Amino acid sequence: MDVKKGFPVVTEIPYTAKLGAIVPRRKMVKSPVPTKVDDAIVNGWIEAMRCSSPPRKKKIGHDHSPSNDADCEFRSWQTKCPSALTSFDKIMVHAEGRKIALFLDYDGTLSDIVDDPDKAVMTKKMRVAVKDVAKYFPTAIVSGRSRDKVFEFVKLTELYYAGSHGMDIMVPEISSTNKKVDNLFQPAREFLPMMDEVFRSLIEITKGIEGCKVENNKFCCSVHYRNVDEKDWNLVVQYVNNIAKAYPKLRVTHGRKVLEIRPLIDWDKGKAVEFLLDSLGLNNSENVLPIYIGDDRTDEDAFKVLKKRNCGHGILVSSVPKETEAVFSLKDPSEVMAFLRLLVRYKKRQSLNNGEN
Ligand SMILES: O=P(O)(O)OC[C@H]1O[C@H](O[C@H]2O[C@H](CO)[C@@H](O)[C@H](O)[C@H]2O)[C@H](O)[C@@H](O)[C@@H]1O
Repeated sequence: MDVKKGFPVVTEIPYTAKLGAIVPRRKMVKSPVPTKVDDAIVNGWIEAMRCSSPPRKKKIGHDHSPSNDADCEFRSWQTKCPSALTSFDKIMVHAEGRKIALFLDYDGTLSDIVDDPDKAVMTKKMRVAVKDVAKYFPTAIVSGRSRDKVFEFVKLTELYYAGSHGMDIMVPEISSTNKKVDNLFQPAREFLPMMDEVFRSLIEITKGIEGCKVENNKFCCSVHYRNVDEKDWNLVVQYVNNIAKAYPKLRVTHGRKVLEIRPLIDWDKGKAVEFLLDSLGLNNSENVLPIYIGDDRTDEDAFKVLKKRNCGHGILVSSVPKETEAVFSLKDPSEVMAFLRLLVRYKKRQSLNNGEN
């Protein structure tokens, strides 16, 4: 084991090495040996992984074909979680006399889910839609990606950004000398060296698994298994579990074909939304209506917060029925764009009616 700048780095890990023996760890930390609890964790995770990011719908067949059955199921689910497009007027009734604050997740919400996370670009049309909506409503991006990376995709300076699942928030402020200053909020700042260490270990440990990709999201390491053969998923899970065991101050969460290791702190996208509402002076539920749009499990924390505060609406982006705390749904990013455009049209009409320019 190499020790650079005080952090252990795993140099050679044979792919066939015994799982319990290959955990990269700080010196003096005992090597975790797989236990029955590990087996249960691994099996539970693999089950969850099979359900994550369900396969695209098959579009063949007549009555009772898989596509029709899936459509029926979806329509029935929509009675519980109606489309935000068809419910738009209802949503606007709630917005009457209140300022809308918009929170947008990135992957799967503003960009389509693609095989290569580095290629999840946003279309120009979507960028225009987000830019337009941000002219009328305070708009924040709340993403699992690092703040820098999500900004590289979105490229709009007029928005607020919360990266690493809300653990890296930038709120621009106007200083007493009338200058715009960037205010950073990073509740897991002290974890940075540890996250860096974990990232390097994950890269090393997974390099023999074809298709596995480890992404450094600053306060979160994402291990993508979208392109990993299902027969190798248990390896991904065991490696990630072993690392998590060696770092009790970190925890593992699941996303769409991704396992993520992040600090075990009481902070998530929901807390980030509350923080942004407070920081932007938008915490009065009497006159503010927050709307959060997201597609992933991590977005559920934000939906829960809005539900608990009994203010605002969670909108789940999904083309299949899912358990959710959201109250409305949109099928995919193209419907998200349509919703953003409706918001702009609504605001323009309202301004016209009020005789504003
Ligand atoms: O909170 P988000 O903005 O939705 O970020 C969540 C994760 O999104 C990205 O991964 C997901 O999208 C990829 C591109 O479409 C896809 O290949 C991957 O399977 C999905 O999990 C991103 O790469 C992760 O770092 C984010 O945590």
